[in-house]
Amino acid sequence: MRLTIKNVSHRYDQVEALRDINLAIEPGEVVALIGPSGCGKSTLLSIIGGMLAPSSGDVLIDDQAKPEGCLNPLTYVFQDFALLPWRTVAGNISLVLEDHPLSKSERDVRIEEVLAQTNLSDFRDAYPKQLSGGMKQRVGIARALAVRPAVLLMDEPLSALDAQTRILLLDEFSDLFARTGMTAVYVTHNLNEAVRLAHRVVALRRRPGTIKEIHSIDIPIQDRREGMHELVSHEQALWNLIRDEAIAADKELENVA
Ligand SMILES: Nc1ncnc2c1ncn2[C@@H]1O[C@H](COP(=O)(O)OP(=O)(O)OP(=O)(O)O)[C@@H](O)[C@H]1O
Repeated sequence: MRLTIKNVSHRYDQVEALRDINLAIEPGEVVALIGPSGCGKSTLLSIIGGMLAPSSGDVLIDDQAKPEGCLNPLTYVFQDFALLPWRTVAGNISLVLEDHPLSKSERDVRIEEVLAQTNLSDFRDAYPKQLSGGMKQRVGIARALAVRPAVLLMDEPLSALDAQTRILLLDEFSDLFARTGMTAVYVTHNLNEAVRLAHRVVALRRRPGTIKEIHSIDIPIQDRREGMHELVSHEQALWNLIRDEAIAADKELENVA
């Protein structure tokens, strides 16, 4: 599914969060949004997902090419997992299917399918409080996949996890993108995640949030490995792009505190 972001600007009262963003995201493409704190990454993701109406501009969705059985073309994976504590793993996944006209057996088929895809089949009856952070985020991914989306919208999905779990899940995301050819928009502060997962990395500058540069990484996702020389070079190039503004944003936050 092709997404076209056309002349999108957004203002929250006094804050001009985004100005004139133009970007086309092709089917099967993973695009990372990076940039200093407050540059408008989450605002742009919310606008793409239809959770926030932009002050001006449009997001055009070509939904001719939706996957078979797609219930929601766009679906979110949240940083804080957003699981209901009183529902089991299977119950949390079922939640996103219950508003749709599916029989119980159709729901069950989808639940089993996404549990298998995320290696959660043995945990279907566990409750969130029994799971580690990494397992909770796997449930978040399984829940998103259950609607067979055309596009995954991911807002810092690894940032609440410890370093080892992050590495494990990063490998799993990389497998998922390589295997399914899923289109995704991935917001992150972490440049290593951006270079492991994205075909293109969009660096935003802040005040107002505009596109500074779009950086392409032409290595197939399945061939990328942690510490690979070419990826380290891409990461360095991205850091050079955003460094000065990241430092300025950091100082600003320190002054506020
Ligand atoms: N609901 C809101 N009301 C007012 N201002 C907001 C609101 N949400 C975000 N902002 C402001 O809009 C700007 C962009 O915020 P946004 O959260 O999109 O940036 P971000 O790049 O995702 O930041 P971070 O990396 O820190 O998560 C910031 O200056 C922020 O303070």
